[in-house]
Amino acid sequence: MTALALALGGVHKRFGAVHALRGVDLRVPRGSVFALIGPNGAGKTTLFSVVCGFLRADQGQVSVLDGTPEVERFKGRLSALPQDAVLGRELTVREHLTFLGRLQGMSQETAKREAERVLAIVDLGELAGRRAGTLSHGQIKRVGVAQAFLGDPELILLDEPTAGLDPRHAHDLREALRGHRGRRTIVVSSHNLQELEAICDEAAFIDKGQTLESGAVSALTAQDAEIFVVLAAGPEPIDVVRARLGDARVEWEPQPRVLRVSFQPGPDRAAEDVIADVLRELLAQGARVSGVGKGRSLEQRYLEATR
Ligand SMILES: Nc1ncnc2c1ncn2[C@@H]1O[C@H](COP(=O)(O)OP(=O)(O)OP(=O)(O)O)[C@@H](O)[C@H]1O
Repeated sequence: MTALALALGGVHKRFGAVHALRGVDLRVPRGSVFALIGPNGAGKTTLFSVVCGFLRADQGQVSVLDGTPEVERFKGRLSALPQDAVLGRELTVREHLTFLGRLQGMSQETAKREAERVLAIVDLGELAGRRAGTLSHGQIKRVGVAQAFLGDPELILLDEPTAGLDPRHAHDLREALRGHRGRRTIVVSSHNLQELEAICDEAAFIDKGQTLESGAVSALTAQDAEIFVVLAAGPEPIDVVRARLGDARVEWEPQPRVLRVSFQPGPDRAAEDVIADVLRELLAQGARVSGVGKGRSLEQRYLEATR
């Protein structure tokens, strides 16, 4: 049985007349980098707040690190980057992080060392002596991310961690998150699905306070059961491919000229075998292939799931 960092079942949360969570289910394996995906107002931030113990669920089961969500119990074990992190304006970045380390129960010495370690994760060493009030929006965001890594917690919740970051720092943060795979559990909410596809092992689509789909990213994107071929202008021998593949479903999207094949995978039928069969037929018919791949993008799957 997979060990879980988070297990939510049938969770409801209302804010007066607004029913923000309507029976949400979530199972986050320990050591995974998990994507929480959903449109504006889907309930992601509310879910994070329930997991952290900032809000109490009205109904349903919530197990976080094998217990109930209580802020006291999580000290040093769970951290969260809120969507709009706010820092004290007068402290320097280093003082701010050291102070938070002390609040977690670290000695002054350890807290200082830990502050330097997490500043390096977000490449903020140079700005450690700057007062927080003088930082740019993206720099504040990076301090927030550094803060979330303070004390190396078991479970880290990041609400839109790369929003507002420049391309290089967004890239470096993605690499850092990937580096935590298998060692720490990280739940990331973001609207950048390409980014989530690149760094996450598992994902859940949330909409209107409910889980629509969840599972391994490779399964959600059908990496083992679907392939596609992009054709340049020229012959479109779709019927020949259809006849050759028999039981597989062959679809043709004339714009942007993509041939999709969904098939039942088996021991002798991996995606690579189907790609070989399809390419053989297409090339024999004079088609001009300009791209080949497996599965669908997470973005396509999200658009289908939330239609
Ligand atoms: N304190 C509150 N009082 C009343 N309604 C709230 C409160 N917090 C959230 N809501 C409502 O609950 C629903 C879910 O909001 P939530 O912030 O969790 O969505 P989200 O998925 O994080 O959205 P986004 O992607 O825009 O950040 C929305 O309809 C929102 O207006």
